[in-house]
Order: sequence, then structure tokens, then C-alpha cells
Amino acid sequence: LPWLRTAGQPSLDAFYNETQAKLFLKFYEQPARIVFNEFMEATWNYVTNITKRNRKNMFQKEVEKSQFMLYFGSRARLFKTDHFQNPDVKRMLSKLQNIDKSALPTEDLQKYNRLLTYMETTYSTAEVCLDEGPCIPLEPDLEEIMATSRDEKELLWAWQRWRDAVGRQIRPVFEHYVQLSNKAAQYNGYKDMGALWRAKYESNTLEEDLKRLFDELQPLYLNLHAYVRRSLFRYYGPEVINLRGPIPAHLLGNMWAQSWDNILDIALPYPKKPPEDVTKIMKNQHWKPEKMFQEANIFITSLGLLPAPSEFWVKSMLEKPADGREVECHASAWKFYRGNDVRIKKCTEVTIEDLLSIFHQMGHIQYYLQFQNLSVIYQEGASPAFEEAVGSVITLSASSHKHLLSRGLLSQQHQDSEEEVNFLLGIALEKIAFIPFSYLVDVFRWKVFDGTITKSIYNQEWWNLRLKYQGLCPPVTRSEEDFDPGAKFHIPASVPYVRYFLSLVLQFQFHEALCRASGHAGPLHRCDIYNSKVAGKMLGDVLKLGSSRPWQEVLKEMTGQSNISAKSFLSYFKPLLHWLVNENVKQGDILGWLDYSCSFEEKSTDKVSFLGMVLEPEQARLGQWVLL
Ligand SMILES: CC(=O)N[C@@H](CC(=O)O)C(=O)NC[C@H](CC1(C(=O)N[C@@H](Cc2ccc(O)cc2)C(=O)O)CCCC1)C(=O)O
Ligand SMILES: [Zn+2]
Repeated sequence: LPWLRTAGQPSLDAFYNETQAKLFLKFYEQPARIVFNEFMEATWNYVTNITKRNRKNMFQKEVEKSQFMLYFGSRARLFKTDHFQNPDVKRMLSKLQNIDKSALPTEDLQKYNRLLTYMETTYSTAEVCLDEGPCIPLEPDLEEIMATSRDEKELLWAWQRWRDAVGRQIRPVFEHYVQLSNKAAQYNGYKDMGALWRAKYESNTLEEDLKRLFDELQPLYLNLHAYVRRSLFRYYGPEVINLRGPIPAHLLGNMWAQSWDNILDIALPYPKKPPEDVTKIMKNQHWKPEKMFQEANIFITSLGLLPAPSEFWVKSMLEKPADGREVECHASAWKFYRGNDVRIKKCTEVTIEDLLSIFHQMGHIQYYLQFQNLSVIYQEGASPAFEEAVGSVITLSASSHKHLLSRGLLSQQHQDSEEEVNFLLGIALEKIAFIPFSYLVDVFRWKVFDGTITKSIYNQEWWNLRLKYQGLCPPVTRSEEDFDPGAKFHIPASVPYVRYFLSLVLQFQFHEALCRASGHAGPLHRCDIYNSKVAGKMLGDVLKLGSSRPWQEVLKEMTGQSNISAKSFLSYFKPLLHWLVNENVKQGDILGWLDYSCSFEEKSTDKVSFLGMVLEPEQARLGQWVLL
């Protein structure tokens, strides 16, 4: 191209580099699919059959994958993209450069992988042994106790023994994990691993956006917290519950008190009109795990979206194996970079909770199927929150009274206003309770990564955040021998969590847009997009983009808004907020928690460790309050 040469060096370099860059990216595709496929297969084999041999093979494939990513990641850095014309080439090259832990020197990487696998496997194989007799695992046994037992002592036993069995083992390893994580992040050009995780959201206002959303949702949470505390007070009595203090963390129907839907029976607003027990109906109708996945598939294909391919039904692990194999029961959806090879691993129990979580998982599968023709580099969600919101938005329709009725999972025809409050409270116990938990998990980890929370105070800082954001307290004294955050899967598994907080907000924003598109009129909580091809097309168009476009652009195309907003979440629960505010005023309950611990002897009225809010009857009507 002599004539270009005379036109001056930069344009030639730019032209030459851009062409070269396109070839480089083209060449990347095939080997990437092969290397990633082999890595996913080896990891799948391990988590569905935990043996030394499978672990060794997984480590081997992990090293190969990392060498491959290091090769292409470092070469992607060599291109000077500022003169490039094609925005796609620039975006793909920049995504290729973030190679996470693969940037570590092989020695460190192998140590890091051993730490990660030790923590995740410790969690997945941990059991709690009764004094004499059997040892019981988290899924389904301990989770079943936390969900259904109403014996405070038994709940305390399960809560404490799980943390003894897992958290304590993981603590010493976690400290090294933090160091190596930060080292990997620095090799990628980030100050610490928290910064690398946050960069996935392509936003320089992420932390303030999170804070803003959290504050907008605070009135909902504080009113629900006060109401549930009152309900638990009525049930367990004043010895256990302090109406002006935090709630003991073992009484909320969940091992981590992250969602409280399992104690709807205790908190039911109108006990004379109890909702039907869908789990019981499923069991009476002889539902099996496979039928639960087919039910989700039927919903998804009713939208005109893609069905689960035959390989899915053949290769997935839909139930805990009965052959004594050790498996990782924590549910997950998998893609294998080979077209229709997509799978789910889940130790499914026949319950409504598992049915709804299957809708969530099948949302991941649908994303994989929709973006499979994109470059490997774009085969992920527009943001991690988008990935999580897809399945959850479908679940919002699937859990509606209208949908369950149409699927024969409810027999009651009508739903009067009191039954509607009961229904909304059920959804609130899952979604509103989840707000502060899904926010604080990564607030904790970001502070650990950036050094604010040093290893000598991990546990006390965890409980400070649990008190500050959730208004919970540990039911027994904790120490720095314990490591309670390690008792939650995503911490030993090193899976970021703020995606679930953002997904909480996003799923309602999506729900409102999809419901409007499907022609739904009336309250948002009565919407069911089932059978709506229009809503399906709107959703499919988002999924087809993968991460090829910034999520802000994708959100704008779908909902008309380019920023994430809590407005839809608030409007979905508006009827319930009014009911809760009136109920709390009637009971004279305060919002928030003045005391800072469960045990009453440390009762203190002078120390206000958190916003103590007193409702003036007048302001309460407007849902406002006066800071104490
Ligand atoms: C190979 C791989 O890892 N694949 C990823 C997907 C991907 O990255 O492509 C994946 O499958 N991750 C597993 C994870 C599983 C679940 C989870 O952990 N949920 C959170 C938070 C929550 C709670 C309630 C709820 O309704 C929705 C979310 C928790 O239980 O605390 C378990 C129950 C449901 C979702 C998931 O599906 O998000
Ligand atoms: Zn998910």
C-alpha cells in the first residue's frame, strides 16, 4: 500500500494494526472454543463427581486455559486502538485483556487454584454430625431444618454447627486467597480484586448508584423488618425477640437469613386466609424433578424463546445422585462453548422454592442459547446483573397467583384484597428481605480486598455489616475463631454477589417493560407474561446481544431508560408498603433497631448504633418518619 505509506506513518500503522487486529480476533475464536470447552468439561466432571483424579484433571485443564488466555490477553495489549475505526474491534480487544487469575505466574496460579478448590470443596462436602448417629449435609437436610423447624433450640443447633463445620475450616485459607486475588488483580492493572470485579459493570458511578438504589429501597425494608420482628415476637416471645433491637439470625427460615419466605406462616397478615401450600399440591400431583424443568421449559417456549435442547436433558444432573457420589449440590447452569451443549446441575427437591429457582437457572440456559452465535468474547450477559435478572424476571410471572392457577398449582379461583396482601407479603419476604443481604456481601469483600477489613477483624466486621444493613444479630457469641461469611457458598466459591442486588432492581424494571409490552393492564403483581410472543421477542432481542454492547444501551433499547431505577420495584410493592406502614403504626413499632445485640443483658438505650427511626402517626400515613 505505497500510497498509504506516503500518507504518513500513523494512518498506515492504524490501518495495518486494525486489519491485523481483526485477523487476530478471528484466529482467536476456534482455539478458544476448544480450550474453554475442555476446561468446562473437566470442571463439570469434578463438581458432579468429586474425586482426586477428576480434581487433578481439572487443575490440568485450568492451567492450559490460563496459558491460552495469557497468550492472547498479553498480545491484545500490543494494539494501539485509539485510531481504530471499528468500535467492535476495540471492545473485543479490551475485553480480551482482562484475564483475571490467569495473569498470575504459574506457581501462584496453581497455589490459587488449590486454595479455591479447597474452599469450595470443603463447603460442598461439609456435614454436621449428630452426637451419635448420622451426619447430615447442608442440602437438603440442614436447609430443610432452617426452613421448617419452629424450635428455636433446634434452629440454633443447625445454625451454629454449620458454621463450626465450614466457616472455621475456611478462614485460614481465605486469608491467602485474598492476597493472591489482589496480586492477580494488580497483574490486570487493578488496585485490588474488588476493583476488577466492579469493572465488569462498565460504570464509573457504580458504588454511588448502588448506594442510591439501597437508600430508595430502605423504607420497604425497614417496614418489613419491623413487621416481621413483631410477628416473631408474637411467636417466640419476649425472651427471644427484642422489639427495639435486631432480629436473631437463626429465626428467619434460611441458613443465612437472606430471604424469609419460609416463615410466611409466622408472618401471615390474614391467618384466616392462608395461601394454598403449592409444595403439598406438587407432591400430591407426584411432581418429579424432570417435570419441574419441563414446566420452566414450557413457560420459556410459550414466549417464543428457544427450547432446552435434547443434550440438556441427557447431560444435565437434575437430582442428587443416589450412587453415593460426592457432588457439589449448589445449583448452577453451565455452557460448554459447543452450540447446544448446555446443562444444569441441581440437587432438586420437589418444592415450590426449587421450582422457582429452576426458572432462574433456565434463564441462564436461555441466555447461553441466545448468544451462542456471537464471538466467544461476547458470550456472557450484558452485565452480571443482566444474567441474573433474566431468570428472575420469568420467575416473577411464574410465581403470580394467575400463573400458578392456570398451571393447576392452585385451585382457589378468586383472590380477595386480604389474600392479595398475604400473597404480596410472601413475595416481599423473598425479595425485600434480600435487599440488604445481597448488598452487604460484596461491601464486605470489597473492604477485605482493599484492606479496610484486615484479617484480624473479619468476623466482627461481617456482623457489623449484618447489623447495620440487615438489622440482624448472631444468636450466640461469635469470635475471630469463626468465619461466618465462609458459611455462604459464594464466599468460598469466590463468586461475586452484588449482581444479585442489581438483579433485584433490574428484574422489576424488566418485568414492568415486559408486562406493558404483553398488554397487561392493572397492578404489576398480577401480571403474567406467559404465552406473550411480544414480551418474548423483547427479551430475546436483549439476550442475543450478549455483552457486545454496553448494558446501558441494551437497557435503553428494552425499557426506554438508560439507567437502572428502583421505580418499578417500589410500584410493585406499593400496596404492601401502605399496609405495612399502617400495621406498624397500629402496633406502635419503631423502624430500625436501637440496640445492637441479641442478648438482653447488654441492653442499652443510650447507644444508637444505627438509624433509630420513630414513626409519628401523622408522618407514618405518608410513609415518612423522623430520624431519632
Ligand atoms: C457455572 C456457573 O457458576 N454458572 C452460574 C450462572 C452463570 O454465571 O452463567 C450459576 O449457575 N450460578 C449459580 C447460582 C445458583 C443460585 C444462587 O446462588 N443464587 C444466590 C442468589 C439468589 C437467591 C435467590 C434467587 O431467587 C436468585 C438468586 C443465592 O442462592 O444466594 C442458587 C439458587 C438460585 C441461583 C445462580 O444461578 O445464580
Ligand atoms: Zn443466577
